[in-house]
Amino acid sequence: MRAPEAILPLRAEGLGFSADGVAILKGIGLTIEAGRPTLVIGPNGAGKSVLLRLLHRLLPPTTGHVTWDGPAADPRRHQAMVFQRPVLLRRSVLANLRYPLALAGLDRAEQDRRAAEALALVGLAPLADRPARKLSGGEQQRLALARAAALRPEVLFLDEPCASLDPAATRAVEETLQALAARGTKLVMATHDLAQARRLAGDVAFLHRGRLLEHAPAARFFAAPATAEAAAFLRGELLW
Ligand SMILES: Nc1ncnc2c1ncn2[C@@H]1O[C@H](COP(=O)(O)OP(=O)(O)OP(=O)(O)O)[C@@H](O)[C@H]1O
Repeated sequence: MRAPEAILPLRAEGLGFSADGVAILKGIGLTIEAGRPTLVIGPNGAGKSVLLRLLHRLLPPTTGHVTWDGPAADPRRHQAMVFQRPVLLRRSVLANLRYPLALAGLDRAEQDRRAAEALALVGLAPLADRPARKLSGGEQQRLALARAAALRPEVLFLDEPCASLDPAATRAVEETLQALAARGTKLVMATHDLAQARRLAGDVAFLHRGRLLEHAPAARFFAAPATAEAAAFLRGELLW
């Protein structure tokens, strides 16, 4: 059942971003629907990170806008974002989890309940009292995911969350992502890893030189890309 404050679908219309007179993203029209993960792929510098930041309202667009469905006053309260390198407080794992929950106005009992649930989700319960910055890279990223998940966002943006991780740590993060998607969290994730995109995607948004060249169901995109650029990218040829 749709929650009363649900925000999906998100719609980007004519979305563009320029910096120092240089157009980085141009004329993006994209609808993000509830359901399986949306993977944003494309060569280095295509604009994937900028697109996620615009969708999450960390950056103001130069042109166009992002709208959401339903009566929510501020969609950011229903969204969270995980970055390539997690930014953790110089405190314990548990304190890192409690902090945003306290900021969100939850009482201590609810903070503890959600923190315990999130630790179990990512398999970090035994490390709850460790200093967060002493964790391994993979553990830190799982903590960042747990911290975002504890807020129970309807939409979770992820910007290359596995880019610095080895295969085992990547698999642990992907398992958490699958669990979050299965419980109804909408994932919108940028990756340069095509194998990862194939494993996770319900639909694919393909960016090239600041333009959205394709947005299609994953099966169709990978089997029969509609543009020469996407076909070249899938063959491993298109570097820019
Ligand atoms: N705030 C900014 N000011 C100026 N240029 C920017 C800004 N943000 C991004 N850029 C530039 O815009 C382009 C797209 O950057 P972005 O990080 O979105 O690409 P990407 O597709 O995520 O690339 P990668 O796969 O390498 O992470 C790059 O050339 C980048 O240097």
